[in-house]
Amino acid sequence: MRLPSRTPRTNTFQRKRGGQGKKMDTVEKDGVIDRWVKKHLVLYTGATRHPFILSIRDGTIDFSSFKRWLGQDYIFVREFVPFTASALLKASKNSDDNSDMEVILSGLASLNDEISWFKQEAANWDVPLSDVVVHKSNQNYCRFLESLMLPAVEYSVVFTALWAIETVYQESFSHCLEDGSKTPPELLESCKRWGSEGFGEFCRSLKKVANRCLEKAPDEELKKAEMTFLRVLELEIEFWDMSHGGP
Ligand SMILES: Cc1ncc(CO)c(N)n1
Repeated sequence: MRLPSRTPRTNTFQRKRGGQGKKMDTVEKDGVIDRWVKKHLVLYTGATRHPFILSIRDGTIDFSSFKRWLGQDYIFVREFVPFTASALLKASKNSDDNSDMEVILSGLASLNDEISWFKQEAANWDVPLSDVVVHKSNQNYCRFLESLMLPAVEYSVVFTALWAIETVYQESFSHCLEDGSKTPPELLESCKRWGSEGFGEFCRSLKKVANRCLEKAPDEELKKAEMTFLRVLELEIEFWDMSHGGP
């Protein structure tokens, strides 16, 4: 999703740790999401610091991997649109906060730009989007998105997935823009799409909504949302593996 200006990533998780233990009133209480990120940090780091991303950041990436990612991600994003629309539908029915709808709507608007961007970028890299063969990992991920679109899937679960899906990209691509990274100039535009501060802000809005819903969720729903978070991380890792040319 498009957003201007690149700013080094600030990670709330790190920020909080640094400030802990002093004045109690300045210590933010972790929300459910932060607690899960800490609890599942190995898997989370696996998704946000994958070798594919590290190879962009250190400049060693093979452009054929990037092109594979580009073609596959275009397919994924086309499936992500109806998924986001299903979240919008649930927000309009279930949400007790009107601003949820606006958060999702801004996500949908960016997806509109994103699809045009993919088409342009694919043309620049000579990746024919009309005959991309959908890879197994991508199929699995798209099927998972479909399962989350069912009306019975709770709003908190959907929002947890939405937050996780966007945040993995934000954390990954912002890492390629930090000082000291050697990202090839040809890939900077792609990294800025998800790695920019503006997209980071969007992810923080998603996180706030997810936390608010999860605070009120009954135990069983909370368990489902946590499993969904973990499944997203696994699917993201498999998506990077596929792009990187792995299993
Ligand atoms: C696989 C994947 N995960 C997350 C995003 C973020 O939109 C994306 N474009 N593709």
